[in-house]
Amino acid sequence: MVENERLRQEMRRCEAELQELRTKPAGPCPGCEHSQESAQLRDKLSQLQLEMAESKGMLSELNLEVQQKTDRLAEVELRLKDCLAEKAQEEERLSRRLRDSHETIASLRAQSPPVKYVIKTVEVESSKTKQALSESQARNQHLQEQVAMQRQVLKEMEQQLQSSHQLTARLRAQIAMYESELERAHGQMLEEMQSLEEDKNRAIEEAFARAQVEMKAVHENLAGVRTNLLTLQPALRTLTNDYNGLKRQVRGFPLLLQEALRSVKAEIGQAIEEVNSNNQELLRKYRRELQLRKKCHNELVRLKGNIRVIARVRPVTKEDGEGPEATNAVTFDADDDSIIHLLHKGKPVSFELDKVFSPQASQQDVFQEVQALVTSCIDGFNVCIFAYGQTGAGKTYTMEGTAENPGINQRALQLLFSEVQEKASDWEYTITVSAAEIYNEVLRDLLGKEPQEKLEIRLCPDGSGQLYVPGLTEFQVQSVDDINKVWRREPLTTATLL
Ligand SMILES: Nc1ncnc2c1ncn2[C@@H]1O[C@H](COP(=O)(O)OP(=O)(O)OP(=O)(O)O)[C@@H](O)[C@H]1O
Repeated sequence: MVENERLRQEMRRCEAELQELRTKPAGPCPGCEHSQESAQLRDKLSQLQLEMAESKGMLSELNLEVQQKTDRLAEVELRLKDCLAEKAQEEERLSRRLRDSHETIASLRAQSPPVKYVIKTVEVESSKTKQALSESQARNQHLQEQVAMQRQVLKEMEQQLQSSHQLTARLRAQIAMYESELERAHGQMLEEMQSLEEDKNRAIEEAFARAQVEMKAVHENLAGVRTNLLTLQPALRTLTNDYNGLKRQVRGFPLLLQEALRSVKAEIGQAIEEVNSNNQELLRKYRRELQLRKKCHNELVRLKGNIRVIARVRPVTKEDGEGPEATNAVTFDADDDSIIHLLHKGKPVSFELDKVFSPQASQQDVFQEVQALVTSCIDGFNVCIFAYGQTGAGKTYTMEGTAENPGINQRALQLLFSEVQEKASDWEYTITVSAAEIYNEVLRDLLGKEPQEKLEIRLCPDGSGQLYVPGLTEFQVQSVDDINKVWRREPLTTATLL
């Protein structure tokens, strides 16, 4: 118990030391290279504390166990003492009784000769004496029985004493075992305490050494920081001056901004004016260009005529017959491509036209001759190209052509859409398609739902002098493909029926 108390005191002292170490300012400066090491040490310390707490728990458990065992031992000792006292009393009592019995026997033995004598005498003397003798014999018998009984009791007492001795020996062995167990537990506890003490001391030493190293590093860092502070002070002064200067500038910034905004506004206004004047200039140039183009068109019309007649002679076919009569029916002037010679009823007749194409002329050659008119159409002039001739003369071939070799219509449309595409960024064009037939003085809508319905040609009410056909079906188209669909009466995806 004394040892336990001593250990407890030792433990309390260690805890106090630990607390003191914990409160010591050993924390590293932030960012110091030893901070990690210190954290590890702290972790280890807390681990050791945990272990110590566990050991303390174990120690208190052991203490409790020892206490319990000591109590039990004291109890057993008490019981043993009681047993011994009881046994001593019993022994005392038995020995007293034995002594009494011996004394009684001795006194009885001492008394027997006179009794015998008396008996002998009484035998002789009287029946009264005989009776006294038999009584004495009975008493003697009784006393002998008592002696035997006492002997039996004594034997039992001796057996009890022996068993008490055995119990005592057993209890002593148990006490010895408890004592050895106690001693072993005590030794174990001492060993654990020793190892804990060693661990604690080691941890404290290590922590102390680390703390010293960290303190040293902190001192060094502090010295470095002080030096830096000294060098930074002039820079700080410069920065403060700069900051003050900037503050002054910022205070004046709204005025500067207003001024800048005013000048920028003026510049923008000027730029807008310049752009406006440029626009005016461009508009003026455009109008001049338009005039020029009109003039060119007029010149074209003047030079080539408002109405131009072009002849195209197709190659000779089987239907035309064979031989020189067929091949020489039409001849050309090698020097003038506007002259054509014909044989009419065997007589040569010559005609002068705007242009004559021989059978060798390609579709492209023919289109080239009229393509300027397509451009005029985009510029806003009304243009009409139509083919005239007898059956089989080649009107369809020239105007429509074939899929592989298209004629004027397809090529004109291609050109029209490509020109419109080119000008799409500056101009917005709307192209519509309509088709009408005049046959025997009757006007019919070829794309309408009622092709047999008769239509009329009227003057535009806007006074422009233009003609129009009320109710004529019109399709808005975006491409040549759309126009071809209109011809084939296929539904349009992007075009609109007007
Ligand atoms: N320049 C040409 N080169 C080759 N073949 C041609 C040429 N012109 C016409 N033909 C051919 O002559 C034939 C008759 O031409 P096409 O059908 O164009 O005549 P058309 O004037 O339209 O006749 P219709 O008035 O009866 O419709 C066609 O087979 C066509 O291919």
